[in-house]
Amino acid sequence: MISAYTGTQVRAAEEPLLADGLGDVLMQRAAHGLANAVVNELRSRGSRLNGARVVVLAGKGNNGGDGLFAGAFLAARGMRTTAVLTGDAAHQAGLAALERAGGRVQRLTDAGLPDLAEEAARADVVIDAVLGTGAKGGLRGSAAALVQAVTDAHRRGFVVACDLPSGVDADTGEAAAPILPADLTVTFGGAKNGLLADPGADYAGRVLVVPIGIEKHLPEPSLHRLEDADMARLLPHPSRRAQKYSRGVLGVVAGSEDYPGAAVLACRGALAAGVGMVRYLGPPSVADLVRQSCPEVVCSTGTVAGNRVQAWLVGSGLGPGDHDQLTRARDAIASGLPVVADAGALPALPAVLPPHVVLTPHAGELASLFQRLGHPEDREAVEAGTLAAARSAAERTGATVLLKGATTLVAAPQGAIFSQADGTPWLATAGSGDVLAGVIGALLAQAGDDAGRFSELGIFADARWAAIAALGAALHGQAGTAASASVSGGPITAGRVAEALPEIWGKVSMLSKYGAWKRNSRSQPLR
Ligand SMILES: NC(=O)C1=CN([C@@H]2O[C@H](COP(=O)(O)OP(=O)(O)OC[C@H]3O[C@@H](n4cnc5c(N)ncnc54)[C@H](OP(=O)(O)O)[C@@H]3O)[C@@H](O)[C@H]2O)[C@@H](O)CC1
Ligand SMILES: [K+]
Repeated sequence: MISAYTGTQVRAAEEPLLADGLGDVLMQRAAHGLANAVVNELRSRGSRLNGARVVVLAGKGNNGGDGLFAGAFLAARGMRTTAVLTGDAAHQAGLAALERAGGRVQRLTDAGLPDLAEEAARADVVIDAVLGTGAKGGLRGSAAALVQAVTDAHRRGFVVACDLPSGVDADTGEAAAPILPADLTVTFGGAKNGLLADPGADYAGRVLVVPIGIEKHLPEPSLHRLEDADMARLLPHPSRRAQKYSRGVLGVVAGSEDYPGAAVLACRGALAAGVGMVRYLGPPSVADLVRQSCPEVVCSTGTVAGNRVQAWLVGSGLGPGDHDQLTRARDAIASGLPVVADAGALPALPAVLPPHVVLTPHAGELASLFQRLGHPEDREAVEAGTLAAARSAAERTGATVLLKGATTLVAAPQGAIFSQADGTPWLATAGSGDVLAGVIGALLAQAGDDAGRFSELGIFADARWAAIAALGAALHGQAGTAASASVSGGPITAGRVAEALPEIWGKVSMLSKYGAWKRNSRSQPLR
């Protein structure tokens, strides 16, 4: 499991070591990790180290200090290193080290800005060490102008962000333009929340966590990401004596005369995700289509009360006029069973819900939900602060909230947050959300009552609904990525995502067989 922290949490973890006079040691470890990452990146791109051109954009705080010491390491390895000091001051020891190692130092002035931007654009590596966890707001003044110019330029090299891309808020992932998009972010002690939530994640590139010795002082993480090894431990497996009812039955209330396909795709997602049986409830014409497309599904036009299931999926493909279906959706919520509530069900549900109801809005649907709750937010505001939006929606509704996006966030009402980024942009296609709802519904039906499986991973009580939704998002994302890979990275349809899912399930499950979950992934690049 990948853990992420707020800037404040990481800074608090540094405190005991700073009190012991180890501040310089921490900075050396950070700088060394940063320099090593640059060397590895150059090597992996087949570039020469000796003579490689490095530009360090260095702010006046400790983030700039990390950058200057890293620059010193790189200069000592024969790289042509220039530090551009963006503030009115610089970390003195870092500056001295860089100069001793043969690095050049340039102070940023308005007059010199075009030449420095040009030099950065021509460099093999640009290190962004302007702002770190001590930043208040985004870049300002000439530092902002320089970063804008380097962002706009046609760059020949790659960008490595020191701790986080300057302008990204470590705690929230909010992004204050201009921000230089990084190919790689090397972050110290633990991942920062802002690197694993959009829009911050848009600028972070790959994320590498470098341990610096503060790890044992870190508190409970404020955000989690499931890795394959965690997925392997959470995925349910039928026992030898299993029968279809014991494996979990999912009831599906989806699809309408206008959107019959949503019912089919939701059922296909559920069938691909290991459920013992799917019972479909809906209008006769939609039920006919489901029967034809998925003969495994048991279809009826009955009521929620008349069907015995372990979980419900409601809402995919429902419109405001689908009264019978919306009544079934509300009855499913009232049943007290776990429910995944998607799309058309979202506007029709009670304002206050239990944690075992998983809402699956995209940003626009979440904005509408906020409006209904009397806290108007527009779609842009949700997209600008996805972490805060997901958390606030979970707190206000009491439900578990999965906010779909390039990074999918799942917030539990009592505070746990999961972030998954396993997908491909090709997943932004009609019907993809219906398949996701089916997958999550299937997992709720199979694993909802198995709290022990989650507590083994340190996920307690009501946070398990969020973990199940995150598991569904991870499976769905990986299936989409695999489906696209099978057509050489080309486009995919939602149906292909469901088809690719069982193989992903099988591959991930193999890890549990071989005990691969024991491996420590702390120093591996995060996905
Ligand atoms: N603690 C440690 O030992 C370790 C810390 N480490 C590293 O330190 C980083 C945190 O360092 P930090 O606390 O010095 O803050 P940092 O992010 O460099 O920036 C603050 C400086 O910038 C200024 N400033 C603020 N906002 C601004 C803005 N919008 N635009 C322009 N300027 C702005 C602000 O000045 P002020 O405005 O307060 O006068 C202040 O001088 C952390 O991310 C990690 O990289 C590692 O080496 C491990 C050991
Ligand atoms: K930075």
